[in-house]
Amino acid sequence: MALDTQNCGAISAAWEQGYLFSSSKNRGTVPMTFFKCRPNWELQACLEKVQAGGVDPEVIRTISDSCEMLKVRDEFTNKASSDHSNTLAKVYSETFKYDWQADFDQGKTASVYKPFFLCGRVQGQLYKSLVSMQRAKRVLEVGLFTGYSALSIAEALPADGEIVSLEICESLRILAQGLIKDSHHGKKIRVKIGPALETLRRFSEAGKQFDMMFLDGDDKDNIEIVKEGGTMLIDNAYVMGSAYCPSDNNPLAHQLLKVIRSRPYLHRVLLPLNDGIFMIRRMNDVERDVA
Ligand SMILES: C[S@@+](CC[C@H](N)C(=O)[O-])C[C@H]1O[C@@H](n2cnc3c(N)ncnc32)[C@H](O)[C@@H]1O
Repeated sequence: MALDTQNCGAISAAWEQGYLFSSSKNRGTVPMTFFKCRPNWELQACLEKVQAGGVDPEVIRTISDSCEMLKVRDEFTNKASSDHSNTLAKVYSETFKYDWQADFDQGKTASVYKPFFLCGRVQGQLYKSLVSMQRAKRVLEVGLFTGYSALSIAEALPADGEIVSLEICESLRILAQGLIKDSHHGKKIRVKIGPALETLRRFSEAGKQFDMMFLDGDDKDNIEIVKEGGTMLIDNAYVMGSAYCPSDNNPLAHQLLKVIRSRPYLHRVLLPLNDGIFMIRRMNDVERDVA
């Protein structure tokens, strides 16, 4: 597979080739928390089909109850986790109000961006917690979007800490900066515009290293950019279900696991939150008494 420099990895490539958002016509009607996971969409789509087609009411009730339970579980998970800050709440709600179609029509984005691109409340709080556990000072992120994950991370950084966020789209830098300007943590966020692969290559050549790295799907491990003892997190590891769904023939979906598996010096754990988050560290930072 040839990835050009516009693509930072498998996820970007999958977006551009229309794989990620082709499987549900019902996304617009499903609440945000409910469709961060493809099996949830599929179930919702199935419910809508059977409701329209004169199916046995007992079947409809069972599917409807299952949908409801998943929704309620998501809401419960949100409420049980720490609340996000006022500025994060603003970023979140403004992202949902924003006219993404207009940005696309004006040529600002390569596709019609969706509000659910942001990682969401629970994932944001997970990032914040992990950054504090790592006692990270310098963090690298690929994919700023409206700044939700960047600000979640910045809130856990010390006053002299920094998150460098790589983003391909200039208009998003302006949008995100406007949304986070009320937070004093915003000054820790530095945005670099350009194709992430090129910026990563430059960082790597210059020997730049970070305590933590957050990728939105990538087929490289990029571990050399992470300091010894550091952590890399890769979001969208499930590739919206394509990575594990036997009937899905997305040729890019299996690449990430293949690349990571081929490196025995990496410890990996796939967290089943939202679209799957790979947490990767060097094996000798995890198994610390290896002879
Ligand atoms: C899923 S969104 C990121 C969401 C964000 N991390 C959050 O949780 O709020 C992915 C972002 O990556 C950007 N992007 C896509 N391909 C890129 C590339 N090759 N280089 C840099 N940024 C890229 C997109 O413009 C988009 O804003």
